[in-house]
Amino acid sequence: MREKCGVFAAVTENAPRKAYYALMALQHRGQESAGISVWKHRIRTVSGRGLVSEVFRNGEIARLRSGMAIAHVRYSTSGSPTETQPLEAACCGKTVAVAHNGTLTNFLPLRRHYEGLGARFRHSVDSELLGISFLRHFRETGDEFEAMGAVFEEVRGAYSVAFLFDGKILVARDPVGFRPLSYGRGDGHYFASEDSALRLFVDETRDVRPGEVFLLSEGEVENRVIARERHHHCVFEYIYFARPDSTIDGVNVYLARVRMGQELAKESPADGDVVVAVPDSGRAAALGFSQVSGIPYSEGLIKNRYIGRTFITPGQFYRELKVRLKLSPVKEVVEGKSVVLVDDSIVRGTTMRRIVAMLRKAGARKVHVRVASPPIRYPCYMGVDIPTRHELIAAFGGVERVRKAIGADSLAYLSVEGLRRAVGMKNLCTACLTGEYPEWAFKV
Ligand SMILES: O=P(O)(O)OC[C@H]1O[C@H](OP(=O)(O)OP(=O)(O)O)[C@H](O)[C@@H]1O
Ligand SMILES: NC(=O)CC[C@H](N)C(=O)O
Ligand code: SF4
Ligand SMILES: [Mg+2]
Repeated sequence: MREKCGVFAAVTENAPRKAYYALMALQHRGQESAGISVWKHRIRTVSGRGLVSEVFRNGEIARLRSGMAIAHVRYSTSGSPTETQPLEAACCGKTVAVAHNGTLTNFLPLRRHYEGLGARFRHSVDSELLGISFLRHFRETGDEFEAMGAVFEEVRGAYSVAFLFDGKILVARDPVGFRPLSYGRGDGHYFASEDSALRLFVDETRDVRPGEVFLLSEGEVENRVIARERHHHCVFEYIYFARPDSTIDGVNVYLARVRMGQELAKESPADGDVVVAVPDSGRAAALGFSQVSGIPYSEGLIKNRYIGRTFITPGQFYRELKVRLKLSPVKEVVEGKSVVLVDDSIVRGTTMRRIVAMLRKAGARKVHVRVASPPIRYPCYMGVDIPTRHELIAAFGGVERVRKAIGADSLAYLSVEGLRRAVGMKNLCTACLTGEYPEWAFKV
């Protein structure tokens, strides 16, 4: 599973520079490209492929002076991975810059519909449709809130989105609230996919409500909830995607992960001498498992944090080498021990299979694998790039088949009920685990 995009918007002094720092805090959500758009009598965008530090390294920020900016880090889920955001959409004599996190489920039929009406799409990315639909409805209604209401009616799927146009910024979260989006007010108005990025600038933050729209111009802000649906927050934000120091829809990510580990220890105890986490994302759950089971937690695996995303891995030999370079066991911690190995999730099983073998080689007597989320069996259509079903190790066959494939002495996953208890929220999307997709995302 790959990261999802990060979105930022602000109306404040030095908005582009703040956007740059916010993008750094959101870098974990997308590493393919980064971009910032500002308003200076017209839209001006600087964007490029690579990490934030690679895209903005030649003083571009100093040249982008403005009191308003929207920004994006991208992990593509639609269209070409070489495109960048914010992207510009044009329709009805106007242009809007769009920064979007999510995926639109009815993109293709709607694109055809708009092309039939004479709209010209310049990008391959679904996000452009949000801009075209908004501009079209804005021309009809002359009111930004009404126009966004029409977008909510028309465009299905997941979208936390920021628009920049005509010296204004509009920020909206889809009526179901799949993707996170936070708002903070201080010396200006700030929005970001995760509140951990906002806390660079403000102390108080809150979630943008599903179906809520903000309209900002210099000195003015107006917000309204204009659509209501049953909420379905993406449970994978809590399991794996978001930063542990983020709080999404009132639930802190780190604490939710600890509770996932605690629930897992209650449901599926293991006979072990030491609890070891798969770093980085498995740490909080391993701690929770240790707390409830009473088995001591130890750092038995060390992660090399300098392995970049551009690490090229042709052929099996180098792929194996990469895993060994990325993670290595602490022999003294695992030798002769029955190890309870905890990770947040198993997707293809590549990581787990190699780690189990690695621990055995380092002298572990037994390896009991405990996974702090249920098996991933179904694709996501709401913005998370889950491999095709035949690549998902748990998609077909039961837990025993997975245990054999990864070579563990025992294997257990957290139940869907245990996961819900751990997050402590009723309205969660769990479609990739259960195959039950939220209706709104597909209703046309
Ligand atoms: O079954 P697989 O296809 O191998 O993928 C699953 C692994 O990938 C993720 O971690 P990742 O390596 O992205 O690193 P992180 O935990 O440090 O974020 C996840 O936490 C699992 O460890
Ligand atoms: N990861 C995302 O949220 C992707 C946003 C958009 N669908 C794109 O492909 O650029
Ligand atoms: S299907 Fe899974 S990854 Fe996709 S939105 Fe739902 S919970 Fe998140
Ligand atoms: Mg991991």
